[in-house]
Amino acid sequence: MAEVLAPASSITQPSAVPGQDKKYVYFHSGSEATYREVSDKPSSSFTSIPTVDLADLDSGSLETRQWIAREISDACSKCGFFYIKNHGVPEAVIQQTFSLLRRFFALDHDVKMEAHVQKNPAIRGYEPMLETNLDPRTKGDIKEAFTMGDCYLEPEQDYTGKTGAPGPPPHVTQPQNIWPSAAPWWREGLYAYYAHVLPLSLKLVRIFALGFGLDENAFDSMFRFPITGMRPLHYPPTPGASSTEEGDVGLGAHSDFSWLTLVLQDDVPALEVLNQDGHWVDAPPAPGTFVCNVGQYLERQSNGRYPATVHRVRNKTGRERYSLPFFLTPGPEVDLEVLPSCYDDDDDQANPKRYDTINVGDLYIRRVLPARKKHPTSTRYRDVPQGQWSYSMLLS
Ligand SMILES: O=C(O)CCC(=O)C(=O)O
Ligand SMILES: [Fe+2]
Repeated sequence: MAEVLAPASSITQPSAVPGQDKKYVYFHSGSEATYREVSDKPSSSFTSIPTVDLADLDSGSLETRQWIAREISDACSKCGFFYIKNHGVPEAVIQQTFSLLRRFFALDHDVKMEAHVQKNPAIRGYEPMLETNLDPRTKGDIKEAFTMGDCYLEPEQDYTGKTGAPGPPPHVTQPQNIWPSAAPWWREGLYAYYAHVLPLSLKLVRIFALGFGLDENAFDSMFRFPITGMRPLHYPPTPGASSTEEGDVGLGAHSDFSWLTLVLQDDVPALEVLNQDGHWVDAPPAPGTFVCNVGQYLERQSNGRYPATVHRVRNKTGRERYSLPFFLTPGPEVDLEVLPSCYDDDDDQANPKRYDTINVGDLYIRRVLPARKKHPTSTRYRDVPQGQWSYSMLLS
């Protein structure tokens, strides 16, 4: 999921490095603000985002599925981003979902605030305009959002059916999601979309396994009951977005704190992706597609072969923009290891292993709480050393 709200003072200033005449872009990745130099030469990195056709995703031919896997693997290595088309989510479902988003964000402020993110320990719910600030040089992210995700208790998600567990984990005392009572159609409508996007993302997990030269089901156990986040977004027009790098921003530059993200965007262009040379590349809407991108967990598992590419949203169009990212992350119980095929074990250290094995839930809590310093779950555990934090802090 998008993060992280480091204070402006934590940004490494360009003056701290040689070449002060150079241009830099700033972004958040991991839990720190950092920067990248902008090359003034024509870009040698990607300048557009490839599209992968999933029409044959369910083909009975392993070779055909491996072909798709190779295309995705190439796109992830080069860009960390790709579009998918012919993904199987019906157009009617997508149109209904955008109508739902417009209807929800048009509700009275008070109705939405009943489900404010501060009222839920798992940091789910409604976030009004300017509540996050991914780029601390700006006044805040000019967007409103609502987050829901995996939940052990909500019947729509069938935790026991999917996992075979006799019941939810004993320490779970309340649903991880929060919903506005005056709009029952919101929960219903979001779950109608969730029922399509979650299975699609799990099919992609299998294709990714193939892309690493593994059995198709090699990652299945990581995603038995994954951490998910679905985050409808509304970006009003921000005419000040075009003037300077530091102008208004819908969502400041960041890399995603997920394994894989699938974004449904409406027809208003605003998403921009940072290439290796520090140039912003547009990711405009393309009818019938999702934009997919690698998140920090997959970057780690692939030893950096697939980068969690930095991106941002600037709505310069004069129109309202709606989008719907879906974030997929392995289950919190999973220990995430770098894939052996992604590093060399020999002595020359040309491609060494860059990351230790880490528990998914441990990394999650260490990223999420510092990003939400004012949230009640963060303040509640303010005096507990980070080494003692656990994922279960989000659950009760
Ligand atoms: O709105 C979009 O197109 C992208 C949103 C995004 O990057 C995020 O929520 O992490
Ligand atoms: Fe993102």
